[in-house]
Amino acid sequence: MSLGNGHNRVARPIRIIEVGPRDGLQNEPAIVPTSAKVSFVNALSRTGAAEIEIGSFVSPHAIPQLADSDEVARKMERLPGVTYSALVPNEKGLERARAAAIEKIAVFTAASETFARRNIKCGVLESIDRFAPLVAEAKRDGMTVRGYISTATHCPFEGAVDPGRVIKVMQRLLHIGIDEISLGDTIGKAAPNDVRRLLDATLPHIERSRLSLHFHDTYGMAVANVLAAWTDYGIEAFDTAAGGLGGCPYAPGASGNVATEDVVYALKASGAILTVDEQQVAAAARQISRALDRPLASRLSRIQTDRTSYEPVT
Ligand SMILES: CC(C)(COP(=O)([O-])OP(=O)([O-])OC[C@H]1O[C@@H](n2cnc3c(N)ncnc32)[C@H](O)[C@@H]1OP(=O)([O-])[O-])[C@@H](O)C(=O)NCCC(=O)NCCSC(=O)C[C@@](C)(O)CC(=O)[O-]
Repeated sequence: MSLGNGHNRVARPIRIIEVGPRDGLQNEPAIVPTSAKVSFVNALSRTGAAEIEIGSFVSPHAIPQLADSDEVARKMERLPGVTYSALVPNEKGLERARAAAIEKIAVFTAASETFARRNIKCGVLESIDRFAPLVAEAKRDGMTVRGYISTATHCPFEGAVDPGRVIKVMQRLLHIGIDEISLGDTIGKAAPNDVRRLLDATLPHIERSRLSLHFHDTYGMAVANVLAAWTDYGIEAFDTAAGGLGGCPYAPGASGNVATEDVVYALKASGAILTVDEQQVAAAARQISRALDRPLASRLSRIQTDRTSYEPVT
């Protein structure tokens, strides 16, 4: 099939990078007990997700909610075929990731200066200079490295972000050896036309297979954005969080990540191939919802029957 931007689509399974245990829990007012986090990761391991971001090896002063990620990594089950990853901001984080036998790390910066300074306490270019030795070391150790670019469409402090800035940050990250890039709509403001503008600009500079998109759902646009990225551009990797959990404490006003189960349902209903079972994701989401003692945003996790699994009509 030929896509709008000239790419030819080969029908390949969509990769779901489940970020619920990390992005999902980092902004919760309550600190979830370690045992509940471990059960959540274990339930997510059985959903068919390609990758689970299990936590963050960041400063516990910055994100106390995830200070126990080392213990989560030690206690969780690791199923073959699932990649377990975590956020790492600096050398100390890398040491913790190594000690926890994490096989893939993610460094994180932004397309906008103000957000970077608030989130990681340094400017965008400085952050990449700091990552360079870290990335080299991680790769020497056989780890895969992801690079997050937050505020890829809008910044909570600077407004709309020019895709040209995203390209520059992405090129620098690729230059220091980052394996894959995740472009984040950190405050969930993008609509499909913003996504098209972003992908028209960035795709000439990166292989599609190395790109993932990361949507928050503040304006209810996130599932539409995923569908636009897949149908019009053949993007095959999306970061999602079970239950629609999530948010960044440094992105005021932003809501949760797009819900894994809602994305899986929408993509399957649109003819995409996925290994993820949306019902199992919804069950994992209900489990963590009980630990948080609050209802979640996703549609599917609120439906109690198993009649909602998407089964294509044959
Ligand atoms: C960037 C830094 C490290 C700079 O933080 P800093 O304060 O400049 O660092 P520092 O080196 O001066 O250290 C301060 C204290 O933190 C400790 N520390 C320092 N690093 C570590 C570490 N790795 N592990 C354990 N402890 C650490 C360090 O030991 C020290 O402890 P003290 O001596 O005062 O007790 C800090 O601000 C930080 O960790 N920030 C994390 C911010 C964060 O996690 N934000 C959310 C994730 S990003 C996001 O959500 C967006 C994304 C990815 O989802 C995509 C999207 O939606 O756009």
